[in-house]
Amino acid sequence: MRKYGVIGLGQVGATVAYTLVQQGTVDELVLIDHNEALAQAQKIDLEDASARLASTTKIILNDYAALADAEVLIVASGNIKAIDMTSSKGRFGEYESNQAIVRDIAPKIVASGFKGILIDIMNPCDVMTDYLQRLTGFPHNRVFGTGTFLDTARMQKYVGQALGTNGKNVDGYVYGEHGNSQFVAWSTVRVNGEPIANFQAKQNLDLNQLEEDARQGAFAVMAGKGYTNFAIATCGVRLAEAVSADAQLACPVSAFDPEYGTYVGMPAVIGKNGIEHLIQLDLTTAEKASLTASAEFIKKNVDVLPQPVKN
Ligand SMILES: NC(=O)c1ccc[n+]([C@@H]2O[C@H](COP(=O)([O-])OP(=O)(O)OC[C@H]3O[C@@H](n4cnc5c(N)ncnc54)[C@H](O)[C@@H]3O)[C@@H](O)[C@H]2O)c1
Repeated sequence: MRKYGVIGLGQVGATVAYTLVQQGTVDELVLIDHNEALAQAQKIDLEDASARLASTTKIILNDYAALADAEVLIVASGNIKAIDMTSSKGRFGEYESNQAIVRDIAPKIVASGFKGILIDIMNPCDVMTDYLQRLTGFPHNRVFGTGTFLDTARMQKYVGQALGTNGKNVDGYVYGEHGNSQFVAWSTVRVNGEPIANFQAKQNLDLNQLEEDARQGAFAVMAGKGYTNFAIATCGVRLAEAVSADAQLACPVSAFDPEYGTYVGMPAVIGKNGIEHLIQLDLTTAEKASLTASAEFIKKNVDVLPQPVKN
């Protein structure tokens, strides 16, 4: 029996839930949202699809206790309307609302007896992932965030478009914060196996512009619909499935790095234990400095939050 939970049933959580039900990924799905009417509506809508689907998913609503034997919990709560696209605060528009959400949900998750892997999507992603780990007290490997998994997908798309190839043929990683201080570690990027530097010389690639396109990718979507959902839900589900399948999938996520004492976007291997291990690549001096600066920015914003009381 495969069972996941999703907290937050707005645009992102609903799309995660729909994907899981539509694919038949899980037998049971625990859906939680403090907006009772919305939660009920999402459940009914998903159940209405049931007769047309090959698989059947049992939906359990607003019952934290049901998380006790869930394999994966995806946190997609938040308040997307708090992000003002014209403000330089970016995803930190949700900093106040979402730290309060962490303080609300973390004790409930712990009390449920949840023993699985917690994947945070909620923004600002690295800060909230770190805060969720601190307030749940779960081991670092059992808590991680989607981090730069989506930003890396955007980078792959833009580089692929610039070079007339499928983004799937682009390897490499966006590191750092899922936010303004992220950067593309170009030393890691290869296209059809060739280092990006080879194409840069031949085809006059503007790497700064490609990096900025990836960084601003969310806002290109939000400008039209006020939220993003398909790509991030795809990322969240892919990571959850990597846990279930013990896939040992190498991908960039927001993982705890003891060197920085916080969560930050970097490549890691995902398996049944969540973060199996970090992938330490030989970054250039400039890339290493950018990662340090990004991690320090994240840690500073977690350290000032109310911390768990030590017994
Ligand atoms: N990491 C990424 O790459 C990425 C991408 C897209 C969105 N996001 C983030 O995901 C989050 C969700 O986005 P959205 O567009 O679905 O937002 P939304 O505002 O549409 O939905 C958030 C949902 O969370 C629920 N909620 C709020 N507080 C709660 C609580 N204490 N307990 C249970 N439920 C609670 C709300 O009722 C709402 O239904 C946001 O923080 C958003 O910024 C992250």
